[in-house]
Amino acid sequence: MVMSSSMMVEFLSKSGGVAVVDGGLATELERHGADLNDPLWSAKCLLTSPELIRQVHLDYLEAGADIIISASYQATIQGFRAKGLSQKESEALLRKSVDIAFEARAMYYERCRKVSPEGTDHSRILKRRPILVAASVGSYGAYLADGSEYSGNYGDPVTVDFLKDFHRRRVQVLVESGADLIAFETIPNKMEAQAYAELLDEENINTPAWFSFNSKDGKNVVSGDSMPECVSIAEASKKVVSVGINCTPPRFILGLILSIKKVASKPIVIYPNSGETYDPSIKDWVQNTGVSDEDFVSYVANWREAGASLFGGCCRTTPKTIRGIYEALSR
Ligand code: MET
Ligand SMILES: [Zn+2]
Repeated sequence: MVMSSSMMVEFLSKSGGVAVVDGGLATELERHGADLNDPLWSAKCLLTSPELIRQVHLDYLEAGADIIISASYQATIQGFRAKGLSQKESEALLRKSVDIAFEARAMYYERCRKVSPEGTDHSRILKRRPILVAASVGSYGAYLADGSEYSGNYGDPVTVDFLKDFHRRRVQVLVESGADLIAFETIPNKMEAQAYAELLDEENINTPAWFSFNSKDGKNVVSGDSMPECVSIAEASKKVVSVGINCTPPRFILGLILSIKKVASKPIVIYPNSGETYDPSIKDWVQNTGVSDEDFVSYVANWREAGASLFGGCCRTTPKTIRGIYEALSR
């Protein structure tokens, strides 16, 4: 796909101005029994259960997702090397995350070809349409796996140059894998957004990207950096085709869309988490702290009205959430 700042605008115009993003990948793998208690988190499944990753991608496509995000969120060359894998093996695993998503898309198209023209058997959406594969890039904090992905606090020695070097080869490999889009997700601070923007320019990357930030107060990004300032970095980059919010409780989304709207003209992507609280001390989600799928889905019309264009879910959302979003948008 040719890089153009209007790539996402064109994609959206073919689908009535809105698109559906997938839901939580890691937490869905977990719900299917994968043990992600590991510094590699979901990237561990690239080694242990690639078929399960493919199945979850397929489940999201059949729930109505137009964009699926690869299992590379916490896949880093540094993380694989720490496990004793070679540079070559590490790069192959990054490519594999995108290849698995490509396989799921091909299987999905094949299923669509085999069904009736109405394209649905009620339990599954089987409607042939353009599907994008986004290669996920999680933050340096996600690699550290020490909670800094939700504090955005990397300490003094970490600079923009350090972050660029940390992500450089990984981003190159994901671009070479042929993904349609690079999803820079759960960006916790301004410095990392700046590093991504500079990296895209320095490496002459022609794959379009989206920048998605997370917030825990509904106002700023998790580090406390100003949301409008972070969003402005994405807005100013020619390589960035969409900007928004992920892995943030649904109750904060409306206010954040309105604040993004003030500084961004690019399509806004939002994929909140279920609203549940994660307790790092027990490494688990606290029960009954989130919103129901019905409530989540009931917000979608308001988010759309406020100006968002791409809608999905992050941690602890499921194919059921995505099917609800698909239906809410079709109405
Ligand atoms: N795309 C990633 C996933 O769903 C985002 C994780 S946010 C901590 O696994
Ligand atoms: Zn998440």
